[in-house]
Amino acid sequence: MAASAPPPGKDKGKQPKIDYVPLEGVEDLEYYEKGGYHPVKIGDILHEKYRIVHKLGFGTYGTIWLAVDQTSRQFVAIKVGRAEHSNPLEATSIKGLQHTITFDTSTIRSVIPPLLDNFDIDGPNGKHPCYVTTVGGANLSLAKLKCHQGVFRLDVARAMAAQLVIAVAHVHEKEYVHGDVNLSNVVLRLPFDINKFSVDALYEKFGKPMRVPVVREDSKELTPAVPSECIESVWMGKTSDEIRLSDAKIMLIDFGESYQPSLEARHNSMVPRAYQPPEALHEKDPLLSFPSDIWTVACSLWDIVAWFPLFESYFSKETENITAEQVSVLGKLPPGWWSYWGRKYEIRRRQFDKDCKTKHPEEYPDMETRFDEAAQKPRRARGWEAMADGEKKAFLLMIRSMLKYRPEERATAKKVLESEWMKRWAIPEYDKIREH
Ligand SMILES: Nc1ncnc2c1ncn2[C@@H]1O[C@H](COP(=O)(O)OP(=O)(O)OP(=O)(O)O)[C@@H](O)[C@H]1O
Repeated sequence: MAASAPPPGKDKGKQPKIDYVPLEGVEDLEYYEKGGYHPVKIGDILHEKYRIVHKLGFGTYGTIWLAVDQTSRQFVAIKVGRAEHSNPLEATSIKGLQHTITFDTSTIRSVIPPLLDNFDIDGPNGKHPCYVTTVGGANLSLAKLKCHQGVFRLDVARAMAAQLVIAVAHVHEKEYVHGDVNLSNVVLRLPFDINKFSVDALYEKFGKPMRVPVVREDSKELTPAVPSECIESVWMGKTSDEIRLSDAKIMLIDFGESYQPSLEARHNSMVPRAYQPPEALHEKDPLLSFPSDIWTVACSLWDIVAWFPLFESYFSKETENITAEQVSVLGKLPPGWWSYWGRKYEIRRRQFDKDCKTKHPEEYPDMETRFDEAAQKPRRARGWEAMADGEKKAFLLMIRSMLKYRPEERATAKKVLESEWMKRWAIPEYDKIREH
């Protein structure tokens, strides 16, 4: 299962680990092993009809390729999963999300890319599940990272936030939990019709695949498990500074961690530590569900509106520091967690008094200070619109309703859609660009 995927090199039993000359900006070569990635090459034909023409990205569970469907002459995105540890239900999840009663069908098709095809391929590393979907542009995390203090214009952020919550409300209505909502899993829709391009014209506009040779540290010949060259991902996106409202259409991708709480008990949160809900940090055997998604959606909405994350910490991998971030923003933890955290970690005594007041507000600021620093200042510095007081109040109120410590107290995605900020600011902005 995706949720228990070990890092590369850790699941091979007796196979000796091979060291490669490190490469920047491409997938981890150690994943090319039995049970790992498939060594895809430019020009490969998958499933007798998809010709690989470029690379779109990579992640822990697969590599993602731009391909031409030779039958329809359309461009498609293909995720070629790891042979083991890919979620075998990823295709089932996406299929289960295709129909909607509550939401407008074209809106759902726009915010969740439909599954166009799925099949398995066999290779030197095993059998790989492949999913074919719509081609998107940059993921929002990268779009921000490419700018200094990357933020989106306010109208762009509002429209994107509305789409993300609509997508999640639909996923939850279908009784799925996405399980990995963060800005790397939100991509821009392409602001042009890619099918108007020939492959050569596409190469001319966005560059041919950049090939980086793979070399073993011991200079021995490569095994068939690994490709002879890695491909840098194509950049068809825009940086956060460049994105205008008309470009602000997004898709929620990567259902590799998704699950149905009614059919499967999930105990591990696979999102980065700073985005994990408190039940995942404080309970030994938490039962994750829809509210766990809501917590990560709140962190992602913050990232859409602000430059740096809400619970950012230099030591953000540590539970004690993340908890200190959460306490300074949200106040005292529920009693059991509060005393356990205090007993286990010295940071509680160092940073908070017995009434839970921060002793060093410059190190652990409150939510409003964080918002001003992360969302308002970077926009004002660019001469862009920042939130007026009424909007800011409504936005923070919505975020707080999603960040209740107790999962059962968190707002549902549907409730979030009914919040004042969504109704007065975010959805009206999305309506300006929504296709019907
Ligand atoms: N349909 C698509 N169009 C364009 N780019 C895509 C598409 N699907 C995925 N990508 C790119 O590939 C990256 C990895 O995709 P994805 O998140 O599905 O892989 P993963 O292995 O499940 O990743 P993770 O490590 O987050 O679990 C995305 O962040 C995005 O940049």
